[in-house]
Amino acid sequence: MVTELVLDRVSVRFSLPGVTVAAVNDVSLRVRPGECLALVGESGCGKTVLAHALLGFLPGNAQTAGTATMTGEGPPLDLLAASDAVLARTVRGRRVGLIPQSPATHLTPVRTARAQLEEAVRVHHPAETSPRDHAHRVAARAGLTPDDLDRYPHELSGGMAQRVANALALVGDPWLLIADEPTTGLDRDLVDGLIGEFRRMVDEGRAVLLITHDLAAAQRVADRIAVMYAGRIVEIGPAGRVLDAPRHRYSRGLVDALPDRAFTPIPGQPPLLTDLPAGCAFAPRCDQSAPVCAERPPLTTERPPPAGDPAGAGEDPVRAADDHAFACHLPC
Ligand SMILES: Nc1ncnc2c1ncn2[C@@H]1O[C@H](COP(=O)(O)OP(=O)(O)OP(=O)(O)O)[C@@H](O)[C@H]1O
Ligand code: NI
Repeated sequence: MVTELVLDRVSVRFSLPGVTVAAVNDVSLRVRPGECLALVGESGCGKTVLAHALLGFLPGNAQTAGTATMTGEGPPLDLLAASDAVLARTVRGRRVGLIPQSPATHLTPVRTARAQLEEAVRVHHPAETSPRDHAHRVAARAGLTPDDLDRYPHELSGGMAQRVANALALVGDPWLLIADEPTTGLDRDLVDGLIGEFRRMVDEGRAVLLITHDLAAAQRVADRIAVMYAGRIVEIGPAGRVLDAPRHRYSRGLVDALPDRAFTPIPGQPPLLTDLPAGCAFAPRCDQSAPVCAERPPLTTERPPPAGDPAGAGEDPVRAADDHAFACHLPC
């Protein structure tokens, strides 16, 4: 069975005293082998929460809905329903690796980078006769020298901690690498090196989910781009299509904000996730909004349904997301 991860109407809510935060809303998409999918959107739109949901890292006040089904080895596994024990034993670091956002806070403070990396080698490669050499090889791929590994987390700069986190995520050769803002604090050469790692993984038939608010970074490596706004995917499609001919007006705004394009930011602020409008959440910032935008636009594709498929991709959000799809009543 082909290895893939299918998110079908995934939502995440946080209960706080008196309010509910709707952080992720009805996200449907497929992560396919041999591709890098970039998830882009402004700060606070729900990218990290979605990544944490897939790895079972949500806090106790979170509730999820929908399914995130991983197929491949063994029977299909819904990552949202799996127990912590199953996720720890079979998923985290093995089938799904995470480069966490703000990596310094995820390193164990009392152990050197070397101790943490060599332990990860022992866990993921029990037959390895020289965990030390193996750790050096992975470290080199992330831009670290053997000397760097002798430091404790508090002795690492932000960029150095990022490299250690990147190395730790690469050790287990995960099928899917979720990289949450992995280039923070890295200079140009290291960004190039990391992008090379992502391409290598993808060329080997594995997958990368690159989370970034930086569309320019996505442009360099992504095969497909998903644009998130207020917890919802508002556009998804092949990178070239989304960048060169975006259909949603929020995607258009992100593209226009790129330094090599118009370099004009989108005016206004995203809505509060505790008080989302019933219709299009982008309408208050959209210069084309109309009365119809008070109704929620579904994620649809313009491509006609294949012959003999009366339901059509438009009826199935996962299949719509396989194509170039967008959620806008008045697309560009
Ligand atoms: N434990 C929690 N309880 C309540 N709300 C939370 C919790 N964790 C996250 N949120 C809220 O969920 C929303 C989405 O946060 P998230 O960290 O996923 O954003 P993001 O897209 O990753 O942003 P950034 O680009 O800044 O990393 C935010 O409004 C955040 O305040
Ligand atoms: Ni984040």
